[in-house]
Amino acid sequence: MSLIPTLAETISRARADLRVGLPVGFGGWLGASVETLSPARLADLRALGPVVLAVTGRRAETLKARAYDGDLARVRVPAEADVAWLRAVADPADDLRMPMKGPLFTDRDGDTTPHRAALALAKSAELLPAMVMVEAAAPEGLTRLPPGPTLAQLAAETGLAPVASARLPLAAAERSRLHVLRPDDGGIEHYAVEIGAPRRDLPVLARLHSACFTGDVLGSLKCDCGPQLHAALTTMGGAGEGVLLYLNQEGRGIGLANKMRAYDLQSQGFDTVEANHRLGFEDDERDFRLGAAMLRRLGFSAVRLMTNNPRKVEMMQSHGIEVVERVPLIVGRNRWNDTYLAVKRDKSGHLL
Ligand SMILES: Nc1nc2c(ncn2[C@@H]2O[C@H](COP(=O)(O)OP(=O)(O)OP(=O)(O)O)[C@@H](O)[C@H]2O)c(=O)[nH]1
Ligand SMILES: [Zn+2]
Repeated sequence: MSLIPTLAETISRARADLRVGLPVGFGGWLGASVETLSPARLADLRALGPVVLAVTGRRAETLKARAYDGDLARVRVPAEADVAWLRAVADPADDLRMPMKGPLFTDRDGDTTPHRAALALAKSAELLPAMVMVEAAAPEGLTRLPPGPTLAQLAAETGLAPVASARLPLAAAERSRLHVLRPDDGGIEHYAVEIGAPRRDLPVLARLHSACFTGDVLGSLKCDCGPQLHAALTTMGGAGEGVLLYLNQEGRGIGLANKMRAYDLQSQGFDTVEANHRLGFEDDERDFRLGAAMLRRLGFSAVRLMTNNPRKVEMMQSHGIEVVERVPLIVGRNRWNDTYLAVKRDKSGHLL
């Protein structure tokens, strides 16, 4: 019956549930985000059975907890542990000031499919990847997801469509249009700035820009995003045509709150990659299939890509967009982002 939510619709609901602190059913397990968990909900979950805290292998490494499952660890939650204890395990903010007391014990047997799905959902909700889990059926009223690698499957199938566009004269290029594209999984919208009227049958000068509120809007000196954004638009304006995709993947896909957590760790001396790992994220959580899908929706199949990131070139090629040329975009170095750019070159393979 068409009034029953599809899997994509259910996942979209589940993401919102996690953000407000509601548990979600993952197969035969219930899971709630540590970040939004209330003491009352923790007590309710405890009443159903022994609870474990699922964290990523990255976070487990920092905690020196054995990750028997490789990419994730199931930390046993002691009977006396409260929400503050769970948050301290999940959030590295105070790792240095208050190192975790006592060893953490982790589970090694059993099916980890529900835990993996729970962590993937937490990441897609831009929450800390740490989930309190208990083996129990979801009571009436809670969102239930089927077991299995549903999120990954879905990401591959997610489509997006242009919903509106209008002329938008820019300082850098007066003949411009802004297109808004909306994904069909309930996720955030993304934008495309089309400059001039580029032909669809020729390679277009293109830039895939990931959102950076701090750099793009505030002019932060900690990164090179603002200058890159403006230089790309100016180059396209000068050439008379181009397309700039503005992908709302703040902080390489971890969201602004987590990026600020990462910045705080950077103030404590960790670099950009180490900070992501301590929080439990990979270096880069962006899904560049999105960029390829947007280009295709706008009618482009070949690009001259403005980037210093060889991964972006590979990802475009492997998702069906021909990259006929890589156009370097090296701007905005200053004394505050010197080390950040050096880490991008040395650890992330950027051609700088
Ligand atoms: N997690 C995290 N994200 C950051 C940090 N600094 C900038 N970002 C984000 O990184 C993204 C920009 O990616 P970059 O790695 O600078 O550049 P790129 O887009 O991969 O490569 P280029 O095409 O060469 O610019 C934006 O989403 C920023 O918000 C940081 O220290 N930590
Ligand atoms: Zn930035």
